[in-house]
Amino acid sequence: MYVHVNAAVSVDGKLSSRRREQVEISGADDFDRVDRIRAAADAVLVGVGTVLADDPHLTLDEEDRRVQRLRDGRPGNPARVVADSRARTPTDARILDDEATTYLLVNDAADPDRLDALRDAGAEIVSAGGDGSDGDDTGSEDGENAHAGRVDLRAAFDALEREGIERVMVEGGGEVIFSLFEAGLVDELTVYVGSLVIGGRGAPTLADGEGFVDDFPELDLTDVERLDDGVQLSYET
Ligand SMILES: NC(=O)C1=CN([C@@H]2O[C@H](COP(=O)(O)OP(=O)(O)OC[C@H]3O[C@@H](n4cnc5c(N)ncnc54)[C@H](O)[C@@H]3O)[C@@H](O)[C@H]2O)C=CC1
Ligand SMILES: Nc1nc(O)c(N)c(N[C@@H]2O[C@H](COP(=O)(O)O)[C@@H](O)[C@H]2O)n1
Repeated sequence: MYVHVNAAVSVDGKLSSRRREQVEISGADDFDRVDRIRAAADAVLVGVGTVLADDPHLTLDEEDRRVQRLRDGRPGNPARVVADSRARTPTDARILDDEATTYLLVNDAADPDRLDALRDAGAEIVSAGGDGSDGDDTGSEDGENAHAGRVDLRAAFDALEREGIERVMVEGGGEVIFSLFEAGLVDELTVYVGSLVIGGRGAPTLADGEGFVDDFPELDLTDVERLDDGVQLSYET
């Protein structure tokens, strides 16, 4: 699986405010760039925290790009994928409409009734590891139990590859992005740095999780570009 992580952050590295509501960090040029990356991907992945906070749609904005994908024999929109251990995606979430296939990556102990309701709402369920908890409240200072119940992203990617998904774009949020770096699954990172300060120790950052204390993932800076009122940074791992 080729994994391209993309996000927009404030100059202090925040993905949104402490209220976890969507903040307009970038502008039209960046959203067009995001649309191009989506168009090149087989699937767009987010964590359930992003679904609950933003209710994103994750489809292509530009009709021309959808038409080109169809001409190439691909689905008009990339598939949508949510890392959602406990199946918390609301059944009326925008990602469950019929504009693209939507996979929910759940852990083995997600409530079967909840899974049936989500299947009825249009989701494809992929069971991918975990022990029944979500891992949200189990992290300790040294990381003990910090992964409890989290979707095993490597196993999930293997399952998605069996569905023909070979290139995934990850749009966030900070918990999922950290897990991907921790698992060594990131191939490419693009970050738009907007010219604003959000602040707040509880506001989500590009990579949250437990954080690294050593063996920090190092990146190769491949490009720097001025875009909208900010800067676009491109990295490879
Ligand atoms: N500025 C930007 O580009 C973006 C900003 N955001 C913002 O990020 C915030 C949401 O981010 P987060 O709260 O960090 O949530 P998240 O979107 O990273 O989802 C985290 C949740 O995913 C589930 N999960 C399942 N398996 C997991 C695994 N292996 N690793 C990590 N999580 C796993 C857990 O329930 C966990 O609580 C919102 O405020 C949203 O607005 C989100 C996407 C893009
Ligand atoms: N690239 C970018 N710039 C910003 O300023 C943002 N606030 C975000 N947020 C993410 O964009 C996605 C919106 O998806 P839809 O337009 O609903 O398809 C979602 O993942 C936001 O968290 N991104």
